[in-house]
Amino acid sequence: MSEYKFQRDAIETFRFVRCGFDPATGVAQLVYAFDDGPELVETVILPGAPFPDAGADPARAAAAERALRLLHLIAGVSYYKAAVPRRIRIDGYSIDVDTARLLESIYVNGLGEFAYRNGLDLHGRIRFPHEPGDAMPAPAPGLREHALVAIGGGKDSLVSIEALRSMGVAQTVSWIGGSQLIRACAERTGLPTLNIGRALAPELFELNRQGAWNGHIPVTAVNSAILVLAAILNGVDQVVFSNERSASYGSLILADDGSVTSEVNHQWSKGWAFEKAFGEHVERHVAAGLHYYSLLRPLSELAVARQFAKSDRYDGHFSSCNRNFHILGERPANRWCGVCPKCHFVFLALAPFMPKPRLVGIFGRNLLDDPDQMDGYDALLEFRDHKPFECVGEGRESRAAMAALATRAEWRGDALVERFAREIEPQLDRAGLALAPLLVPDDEHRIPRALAERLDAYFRA
Ligand SMILES: CC(=O)N[C@H]1[C@@H](OP(=O)(O)OP(=O)(O)OC[C@H]2O[C@@H](n3ccc(=O)[nH]c3=O)[C@H](O)[C@@H]2O)O[C@H](CO)[C@@H](O)[C@@H]1O[C@H](C)C(=O)N[C@@H](C)C(=O)N[C@@H](CCC(=O)O)C(=O)O
Ligand SMILES: Nc1ncnc2c1ncn2[C@@H]1O[C@H](COP(=O)(O)OP(=O)(O)OP(=O)(O)O)[C@@H](O)[C@H]1O
Repeated sequence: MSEYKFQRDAIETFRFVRCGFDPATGVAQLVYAFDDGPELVETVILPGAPFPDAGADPARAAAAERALRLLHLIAGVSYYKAAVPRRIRIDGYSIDVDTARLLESIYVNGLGEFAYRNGLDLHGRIRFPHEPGDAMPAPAPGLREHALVAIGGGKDSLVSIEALRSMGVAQTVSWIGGSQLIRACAERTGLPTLNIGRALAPELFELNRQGAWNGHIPVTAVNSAILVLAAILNGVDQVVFSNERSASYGSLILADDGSVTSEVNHQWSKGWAFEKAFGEHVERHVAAGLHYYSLLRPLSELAVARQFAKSDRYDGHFSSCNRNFHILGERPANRWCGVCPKCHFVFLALAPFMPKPRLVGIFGRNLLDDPDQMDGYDALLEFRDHKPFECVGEGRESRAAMAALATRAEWRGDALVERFAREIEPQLDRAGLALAPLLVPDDEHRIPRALAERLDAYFRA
């Protein structure tokens, strides 16, 4: 690699070279290349090996192979983005038209922020080669009733884990990567855990140094595909994420005259369109009877925050600040950097539902009484700016939370709440500022029916 000269704009083809899984060691290798350049090898390590059924049971083996290929195809997005060449080639296996369409949607939409920031237009550029004809129906590996629940170290997955515990659903708390913060939260649940290793091809960092295109990728899609493979290997029938309905709404990009030119969703693979397309694809083409769904899809960010505030069990362990999760680089000293959009939003979203001393204790400071955070909060409120490219709630949620705080004696004197009431609120339609309508659960979700009915009552309590 050291002698390889990466000439981004001269690259013609991105290649899916091969993928393999060794049931004896639990190691999966995902291999890619640009043109005839060096191989880029991503590694995923699934604990619990050996997996004898993944080799011996024909339905399990077939489902595992399909899940592995889907992971290979989705995880390729990290490498494809480095040069965004016009041609894609898949060596060693072929895909059908449904799979090709799913991948095109994941690449184009999941790289939406990447494309916007780099001034690229990916529409019509990303075409996955496919064979004519329909896909073979999914094998039915006979999975037992059990949930692998993704945990990300923040409030959302902890809300799901506690909800499932209350419903008596057997679960294993599962995460990808080496984050100590996630491990601490997972251990705090007291439930069985599964920590999956993942190492990006190290050459990607060298490509970045040599001028690769860089930017955000749909990481939730990659994590989802990893957990689908893990579920099949472990013989369980559910993969549960904690993506709220607010994640389906992007940032509106405005022209100078204030008109909307486009919508870019940083968290597209946390949204409903991804969940629906991916979940249906898994059931139809990967493993019949494997349910992929988000337990929090009916809820807004504010409703999730309200739910989280009901227990203080994780106050000393959780963090939603993404600065904890860099592969390289610094992390915040006390779990909350206090200056990023996620810190801003989570502080604001929890404030209407938590006693003030508890919230200030979690963050170690009062972000709403710090004038230096004004621009950050203006972006959340969509006041003279667009919603940040981050996992934060809708502008109307931030405005409703701020309006609620402006009526409360304990908050209304704080610098940014006071400024909202004086300068911003008078320009807004009061009808849009009510908190209560934003807390009502929605009915668009993929939660299995029997569970959904009980959950609805749990979330409304
Ligand atoms: C931790 C974080 O927020 N990282 C984003 C940041 O990357 P940065 O360069 O500052 O640090 P690293 O994360 O260490 O990444 C190094 C390079 O590796 C690339 N890369 C990383 C993971 C991966 O799966 N594939 C990759 O190609 C990455 O692009 C860097 O070149 O800025 C990047 C550019 O905007 C973001 O892509 C990094 O985001 C990570 C992929 C990440 O894991 N972020 C999650 C914390 C995150 O954003 N979660 C979303 C979920 C939405 C979604 O599914 O899209 C959220 O909370 O909104
Ligand atoms: N490293 C990871 N491994 C597995 N799943 C993850 C990982 N990081 C995030 N997730 C999952 O991805 C989804 C989106 O992550 P997100 O950061 O929004 O959730 P969170 O960490 O639970 O809460 P918060 O929004 O407060 O940060 C959640 O279901 C989360 O569990």
